[in-house]
Amino acid sequence: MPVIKIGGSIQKDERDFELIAKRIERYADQKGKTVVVTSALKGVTNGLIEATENREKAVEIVSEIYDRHVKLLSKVSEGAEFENAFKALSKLADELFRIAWSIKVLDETSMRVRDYILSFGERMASVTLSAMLRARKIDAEAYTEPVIVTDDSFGEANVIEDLSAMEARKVLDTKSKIVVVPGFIGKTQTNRYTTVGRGGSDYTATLLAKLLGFPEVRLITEVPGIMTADPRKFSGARTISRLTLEEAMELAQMGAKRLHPRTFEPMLDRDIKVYIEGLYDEGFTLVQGGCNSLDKLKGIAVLEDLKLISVESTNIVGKIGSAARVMETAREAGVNIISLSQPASETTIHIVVDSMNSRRLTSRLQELRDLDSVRVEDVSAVSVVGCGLRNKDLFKEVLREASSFELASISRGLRNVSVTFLTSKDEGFNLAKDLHEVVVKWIN
Ligand SMILES: Nc1ncnc2c1ncn2[C@@H]1O[C@H](COP(=O)(O)OP(=O)(O)O)[C@@H](O)[C@H]1O
Ligand SMILES: N[C@@H](CC(=O)OP(=O)(O)O)C(=O)O
Repeated sequence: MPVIKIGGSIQKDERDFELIAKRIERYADQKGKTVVVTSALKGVTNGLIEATENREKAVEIVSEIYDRHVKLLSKVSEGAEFENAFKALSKLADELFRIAWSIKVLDETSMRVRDYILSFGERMASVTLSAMLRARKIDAEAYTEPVIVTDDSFGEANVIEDLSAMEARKVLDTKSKIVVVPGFIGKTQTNRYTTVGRGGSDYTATLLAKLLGFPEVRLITEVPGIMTADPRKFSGARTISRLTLEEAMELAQMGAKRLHPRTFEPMLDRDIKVYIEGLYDEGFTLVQGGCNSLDKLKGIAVLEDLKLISVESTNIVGKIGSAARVMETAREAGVNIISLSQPASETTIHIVVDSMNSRRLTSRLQELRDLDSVRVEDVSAVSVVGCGLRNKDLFKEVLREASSFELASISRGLRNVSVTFLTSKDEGFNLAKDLHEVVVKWIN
């Protein structure tokens, strides 16, 4: 029994829906249940975020989003299927319009309201997608409420697995063979809508497979699998045919294919196969199992828009708690540390954070006593991923290539299947290009 996830990138128009229907039919279980997890239509989540930020235009924006769903619905369904889905969409839209008006009038939102607004993207998509399937005489129905339970960390909520397992099982009680459920969103124990973070539908799909005991997940998207690099930026990028679980986790963590960083976590203690496959091209990546001697290099990933903050002082040398003080400052500022290091001389503590939040942290660090200086530089992190990095010769080859660039640091990732180089923002792309060539030479 499969979980099939339909990405937002492939939900643009009726031509996409035609292909999606065929793909769902291809994989749907003939006897048992098939769960289809849907993302919001392409661009809808971004549109809803804009509504929460540009509140003066909130009503206009949600009205465009509603019209887009109705227009698509009218192209992919007719008769009773259209009527029923239209009613369901309009009911959701009424609720959405009311909130849009409120935030416009109050000119205020909170993360909780933001998540509530974002939930409509996936909920409306569930209605539209299942109506399209029913119009093709496929036995499907929509589930418009969240199927997972989370805490109340709005914007990046944490899943509560045992409660989610109970909630997810309700999906199996539906009458139809195929049930279309919203990805990305959850609800708290007091029934407030939450979201699990951008790209979260991939995570919903693998999590449901774990919670429901389904052995297979198909993440259907616009690219033919996870590729050696982002194909939009690297013209020589190729599809990776197989990734081990640790390789996939490292790539997801670094943002490859804009996967949610937790996408592969549910596979850790379960035997689940995950396929990432293209809707338009037949290519795919299979994620399964661990490293073996055939696994060499698989891909690169680049994180841009980072700041390297170097805290320098002779006063921190040999003082227990110096690093803790820096970390504590980051915690107080609510800033996530992406990477950290300190030379054995202990004279500097380097931390890497997202550019967006860096000012909040640097100003607090500058207020700390005893520090000589707090330097800030624009950097990129370029990672190479592959089990082959455990092999000395391959690792040396990667290091040799990287050594022609000025590197601020080198660090190893999960079970040594990745290596990350920190370099200046200006050098990032060239370093990535050169390392990508090494990867393509060794990919099998
Ligand atoms: N290593 C990679 N392999 C494939 N795609 C990648 C990679 N890195 C970045 N991407 C980008 O991810 C995009 C697909 O992600 P996304 O738009 O979130 O898909 P979906 O909406 O189907 O989940 C592609 O358009 C591609 O540009
Ligand atoms: N719609 C959400 C969740 C998601 O997973 O979307 P997509 O499948 O398009 O990456 C987002 O844009 O973040």
